[in-house]
Amino acid sequence: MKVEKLAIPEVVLVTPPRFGDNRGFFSETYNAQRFGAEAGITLPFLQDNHSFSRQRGVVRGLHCQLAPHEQGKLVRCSKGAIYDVAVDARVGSPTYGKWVGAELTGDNWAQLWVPPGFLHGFCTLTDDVEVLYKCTDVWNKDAERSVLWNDPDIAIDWPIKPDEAVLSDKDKVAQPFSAAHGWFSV
Ligand SMILES: Cc1cn([C@H]2C[C@H](O)[C@@H](COP(=O)(O)OP(=O)(O)O[C@H]3O[C@H](C)C(=O)[C@H](O)[C@H]3O)O2)c(=O)[nH]c1=O
Repeated sequence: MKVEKLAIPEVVLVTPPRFGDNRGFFSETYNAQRFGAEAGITLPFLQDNHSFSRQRGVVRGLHCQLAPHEQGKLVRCSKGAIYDVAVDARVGSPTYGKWVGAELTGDNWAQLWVPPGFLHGFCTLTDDVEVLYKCTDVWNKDAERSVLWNDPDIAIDWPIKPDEAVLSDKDKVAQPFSAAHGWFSV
């Protein structure tokens, strides 16, 4: 299994093997022992999510849940392609306010580990995108927060133009990153 540390060391890009044969392929997309021993992803997962986005340019995020309902997320794209982003929102972290991104596709089979204390979001790079992700805590609507996807203080270098973005009503009125100060700490 390939494991790559990114510019923020706690965010990890993991690519499990995919075994092809004349029928198609098989892949262990998650294995607690292996992901723990090889990638340091040891938190238990309590919820699996699956989202479908029908067109390129859909932006979902930047989202998190406040403590004590914060979620770590192990994100993968089984069909199409996304640019997946994690933003460090932990006060006291040397990478506070910094972001890292990775292209996750049904072809490269890569997964991004977004630890608790990070904002998470992605934009779709193709039509008909399926994103599946494991969460370390269950959904808590009251604890949910949204930060503006293109907040200038974070300045994420998204691979889509602002006028291409397809947002939910909730994400259209998301908060500035400055409002997130104090949500999490190291
Ligand atoms: C997150 C969530 C939502 N819902 C319901 C609530 C709404 O009726 C509907 C769509 O929710 P929302 O518009 O928040 O979905 P996304 O914009 O894809 O939100 C997700 O986007 C980014 C990428 C994330 O990291 C989070 O997991 C999550 O916030 O699903 C549930 O029933 N359970 C859930 O865990």
